[in-house]
Amino acid sequence: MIKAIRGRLLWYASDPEQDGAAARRYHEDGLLVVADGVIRAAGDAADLLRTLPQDTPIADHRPHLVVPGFIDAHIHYPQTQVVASYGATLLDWLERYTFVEEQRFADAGHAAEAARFFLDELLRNGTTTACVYCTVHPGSAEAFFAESERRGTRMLAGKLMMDRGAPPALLDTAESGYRDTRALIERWHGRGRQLYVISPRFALTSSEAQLEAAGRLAREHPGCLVQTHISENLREIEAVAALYPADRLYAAIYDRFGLLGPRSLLGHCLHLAEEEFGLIHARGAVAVFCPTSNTFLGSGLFDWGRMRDPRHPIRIAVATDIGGGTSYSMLATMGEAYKVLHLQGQSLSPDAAFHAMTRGNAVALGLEDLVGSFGPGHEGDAVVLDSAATPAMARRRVRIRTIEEELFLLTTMGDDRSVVATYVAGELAHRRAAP
Ligand SMILES: O=c1[nH]c(=O)c2nc[nH]c2[nH]1
Ligand SMILES: [Zn+2]
Repeated sequence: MIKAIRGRLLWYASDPEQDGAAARRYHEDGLLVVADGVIRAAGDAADLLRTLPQDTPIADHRPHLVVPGFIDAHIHYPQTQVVASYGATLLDWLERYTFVEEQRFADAGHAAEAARFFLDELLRNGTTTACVYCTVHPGSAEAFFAESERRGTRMLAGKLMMDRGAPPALLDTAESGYRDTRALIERWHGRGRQLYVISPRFALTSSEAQLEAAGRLAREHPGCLVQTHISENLREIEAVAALYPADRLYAAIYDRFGLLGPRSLLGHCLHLAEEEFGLIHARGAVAVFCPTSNTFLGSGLFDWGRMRDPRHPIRIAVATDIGGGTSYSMLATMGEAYKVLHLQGQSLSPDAAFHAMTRGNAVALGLEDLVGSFGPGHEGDAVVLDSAATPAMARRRVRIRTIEEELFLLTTMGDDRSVVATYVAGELAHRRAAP
């Protein structure tokens, strides 16, 4: 079935941090043609309309922007009722709020309801792919994948592995974590659009035996990504050093167990030692920048410039990190990223920000041939954006002359209100209510 979406099409064919504006593809009156969920063509409407059968359904979104569906590289679906928990930093936030809430996911009905809310909310915010932490309960991952499969969304997720450092009701064991993860991989990895991510929470909540088991899973299932947290908070780093006295570096712990490679996603990376930059660079792992979480929990400032140091360049992904993070919106997340970099005398161009949450995250997740771009053969996930979504945005937009200025307005003032519609594999999955 062929369908088309008409609007101002914008996507990236390469990285604007390297290629500048030449990385951007932009069609003022553009058409995105999707056949059976896959992009057949993207370009000028005047050219492409001639090639389509007369009766092709066309969703006309002019004058709005149409960009690839946003990708969130790190988010916790069980934390929708943890967001905005007051007055804590990482370790007491985990203990007082997060570990309490995550225990509710022993109930499969609760997990299913939370997964429905969560996916609705992602789509309302224009996010069509996310790398998702579930809870320790295998049923939480089961509920999430089942709901994502029902919607046809390209999602990556995994059950947490955690066998210490949390209430007993949230603990698995090295053996059961291995067994349950393996069973979930066999059931879900590569089934339709679902992908499994091996998910040891972090060094504080896994024994050495469990990290060894996670490393074994990564070796046995090289197609799976690995996600974990590292170097977010100074007290966390001290506690990790006390638990792992033989390892001089936090990153070296994960490395020792085979958890540091090009398919590893390392949440936060805020207080890395110089040697850790070298090690993470050498292994090709990805540092995941979660700006609203880092400011909300008072954890620290992600040093993007240092990640780009030519002596040890580190790959970067960007993410909301709900529920340490405060917004589901990747637009708002990139607005906060700009401020975090600005505070350090660095800049983040509008092109770099839009690239990061689309093609950039796709590259970081190894999915650049599938999502994050409108190149032919990519899956037809798209978001339609209104840069005059609020009276304040509409007033500001009157002064705007260039596409870069418009993109910057969207990341500075935009959020879910700017999302007019979200398409999953060419099908309408969310439409903003009429004002
Ligand atoms: O921001 C965070 N959220 C979490 O759930 C978590 N677990 C370990 N470290 C963490 N950091
Ligand atoms: Zn997290």
